[in-house]
Amino acid sequence: MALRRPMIAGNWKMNGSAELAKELFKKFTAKLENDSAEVVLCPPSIYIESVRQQLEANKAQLNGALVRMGAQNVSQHNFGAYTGEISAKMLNDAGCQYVIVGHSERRRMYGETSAIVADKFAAAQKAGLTPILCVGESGPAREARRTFEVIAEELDVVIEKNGTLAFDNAIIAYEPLWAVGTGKSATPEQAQEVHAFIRSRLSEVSPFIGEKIRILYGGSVTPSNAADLFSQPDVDGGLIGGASLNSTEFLSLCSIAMSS
Ligand SMILES: O=C(CO)COP(=O)(O)O
Repeated sequence: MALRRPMIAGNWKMNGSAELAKELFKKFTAKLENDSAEVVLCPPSIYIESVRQQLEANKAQLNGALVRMGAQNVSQHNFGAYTGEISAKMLNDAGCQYVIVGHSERRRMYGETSAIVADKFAAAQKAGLTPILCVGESGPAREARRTFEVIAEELDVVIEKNGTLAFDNAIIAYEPLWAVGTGKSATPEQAQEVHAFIRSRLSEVSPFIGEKIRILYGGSVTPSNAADLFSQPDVDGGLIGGASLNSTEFLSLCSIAMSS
């Protein structure tokens, strides 16, 4: 077993259906044969309950595979007059263990600042969820050699609010904006360089957490580039968008993570 158990998280975004979950589980039960990687499904909130029910119904046939539920977003507030929002406790009640916070699509299209993301991270943990914190630079920022600066800023705001020790119960996903949904993945070397930077930043305060935290790569991961990405020393699996909607591809990514 690797030092850190690899994780494959499927972020369906605003895609998929209850049927997709059925198809996935049909393939999972035939092929997911061990617990050497953790698999997280993050469907749209409205499907969390039905996907979780299918997970329960198929548990006996999953051969020990670790499949868990996650959500794509959470409110930073505990309860109240926030129309359309879902609290961390509600996600926990619905059977989620994980929640994505700070995805670039939410930062960019819904005005989520790093300060809001830090609050969401805190709200998730308070309700017993593990946040999957997304960070990543834009194409122009990379061209201007500002990658580390952007990542450090996004991380530091969360660290300042929550403390480094909060990362004992968190996952980080490095998702360069120029690679998300573009078909142009980061190279394994580019991913490794940023993952090592993130790990060293956390290690400065806590070598234990730096060593332990799982850092996923996200951005145009497919079965054809996953093995090279996941075999990098600081890449602990992937946060998968498009390929999580194809049950054959997603299962294949799970198998690659299990053997990485
Ligand atoms: O945004 C992503 C996962 O959160 C990545 O999306 P793609 O895998 O479609 O590039």
